[in-house]
Amino acid sequence: MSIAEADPNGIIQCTPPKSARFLHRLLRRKLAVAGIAYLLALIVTAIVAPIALSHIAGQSAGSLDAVRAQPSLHHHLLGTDELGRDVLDRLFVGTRITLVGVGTAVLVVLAIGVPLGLAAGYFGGWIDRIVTWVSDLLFGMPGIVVVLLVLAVFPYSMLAAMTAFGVLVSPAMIRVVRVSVLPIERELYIAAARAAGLSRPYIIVRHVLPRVSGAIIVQTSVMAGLSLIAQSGLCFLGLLVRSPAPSWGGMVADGLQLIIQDPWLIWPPGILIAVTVLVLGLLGDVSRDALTEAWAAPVRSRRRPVTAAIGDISDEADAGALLSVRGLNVVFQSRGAHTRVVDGVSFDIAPGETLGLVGESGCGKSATAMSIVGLLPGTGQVEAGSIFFGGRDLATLSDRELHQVRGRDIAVISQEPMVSFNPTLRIGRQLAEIVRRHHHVSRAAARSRVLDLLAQVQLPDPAAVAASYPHELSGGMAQRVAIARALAGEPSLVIADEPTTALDVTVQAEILELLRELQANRGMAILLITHDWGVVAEMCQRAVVLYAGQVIEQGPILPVFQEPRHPYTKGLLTANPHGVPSSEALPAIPGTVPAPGQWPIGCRFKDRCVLATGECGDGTIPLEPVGTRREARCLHSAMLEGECA
Ligand SMILES: Nc1ncnc2c1ncn2[C@@H]1O[C@H](COP(=O)(O)OP(=O)(O)OP(=O)(O)O)[C@@H](O)[C@H]1O
Repeated sequence: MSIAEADPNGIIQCTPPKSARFLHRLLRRKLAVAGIAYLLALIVTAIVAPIALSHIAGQSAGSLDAVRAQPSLHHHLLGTDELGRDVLDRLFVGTRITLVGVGTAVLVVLAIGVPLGLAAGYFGGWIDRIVTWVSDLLFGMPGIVVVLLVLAVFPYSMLAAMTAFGVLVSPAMIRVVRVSVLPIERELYIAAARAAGLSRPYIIVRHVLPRVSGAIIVQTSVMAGLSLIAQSGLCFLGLLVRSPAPSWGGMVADGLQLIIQDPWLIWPPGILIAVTVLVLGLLGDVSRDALTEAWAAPVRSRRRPVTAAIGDISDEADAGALLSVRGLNVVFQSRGAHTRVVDGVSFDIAPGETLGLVGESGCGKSATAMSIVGLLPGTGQVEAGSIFFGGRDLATLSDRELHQVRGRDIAVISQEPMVSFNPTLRIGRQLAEIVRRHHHVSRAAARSRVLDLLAQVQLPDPAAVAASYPHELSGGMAQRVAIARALAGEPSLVIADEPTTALDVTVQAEILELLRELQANRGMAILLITHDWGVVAEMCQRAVVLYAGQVIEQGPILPVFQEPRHPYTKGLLTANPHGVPSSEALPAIPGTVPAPGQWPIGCRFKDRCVLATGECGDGTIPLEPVGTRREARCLHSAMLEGECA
């Protein structure tokens, strides 16, 4: 079977990169080859020339019968200066000091700019504020004055001057890296990597850094060009190199003094500096293009709008439950105000049970589920409530402690598997890093475990899949790989956030069947977020229905299906396409879910409810028992007793 086949429903289509290897892609570009050759020639010259032409550095006079000789093929290729010294030899020898200066500044810029930019962009918050403040401070400093002060303290010290220069220009690198990290930090595969239990430093180094390397390379080339200009400027002023040692900038200064008598002398060092700056810029550009070529593959995905929900029970955690959520409130912060999006949600999941979380889009299903593993997006935070799991309240754990839980105890499968993988790394490598994180095994053992996992999710050619990049997989295959990743830590609970939404109907059925089989074999529990009652009926033992951040009904599947006790549940079931012949129009619940912050007093569903009466708006409507292990939040629940959906 070809791993490059398209998803049957065409949901995800990508253009494969022409080559996976950066160097290979780079060397296909003629400009890059020319640029690299030029820089290599400079480096070789910088190493060899001072040794081969060791007399040049201290030469204060050349042949006095050839003072200011014109360029000649036979004697002096680029002529001689006013002291009869060969211009070409001096350029060769001056290359080392130039490259050392540029290298020093670039290393300082990278050492400061990359870690600080990554930290500011990835962590945000106070780290970002401090880094931005320091950057602004450095930017505001009068650069040339600082460098001159440094040279006053360390006369002729190339190291001190170029280190100071590197520090002063490093904010440019910090800003570029920070801005490049911001969109990546929000990508689903970063959240998936965290959900799989990978640590933040690891994610930054292995997943974020390679993605921003294009921007870093371009910025490095710009910085190298700037450093060359600065270094040449300081040499021009005679502040870095003592006469008679040659430097490119110093030779420009010598040429300037004789510009009337012999204008030629200014050209060789001037052209060399200009060409080198140009080459550095071009090389940065082509390297960036080569690096990003593999990532330019557009990933199109389609996500259906959702319908789903969760519920309330007693305040006590169920002792037999694997997970007990109690009175969970989730808020998002915006412009200083907190908006509650999940309000007093409680439910239990027994070991090995599949619980369906159902409700329309925006009801708070994902916020509820993600708060369990401490991965709420943006400014989201748990405001109140408990999440009991394995004898601990996950809501009180630090991120470091939750890190031990993610992937190993609780794993997450997202609805968009394709974007939950790093597009630049092969599948096998991505799975192996998670296996090694959880099991501390050798690379070889991790590789073999990856193949085993891929076989368990019934992928026909595990080795080929492991060697593939995410874009080379169809949507169904990617979801199987995502399930394999979730299994890597052998979790006892899997949170599956609409795992089949983006898939074709046939593939959906296969994935559900796979989940069922894996669950039966491994005895793990599943929290299944879905808007599809067909999926709930097929997979779940119990359902929790959420509406406007609250549980409005929860109970075992059969009675909920046969005799829903909340008008919203009944409306959802009636609107379920599985229950309506295709020739008939699909009944819909009139109106929309009220947005968080605009929830009405009393029953939040009352404006859309056919049973609503005046008392529905009178105050908080409690979640009441309506049968064995069933609850509903409706004053008119008894009116639905005995009615079928
Ligand atoms: N990062 C965020 N910042 C601010 N508000 C958010 C954020 N993420 C979600 N919300 C809000 O929280 C509410 C609940 O969102 P949530 O994603 O949990 O709903 P959902 O039921 O899972 O819907 P869907 O099925 O569409 O994902 C929504 O009103 C949403 O606008």
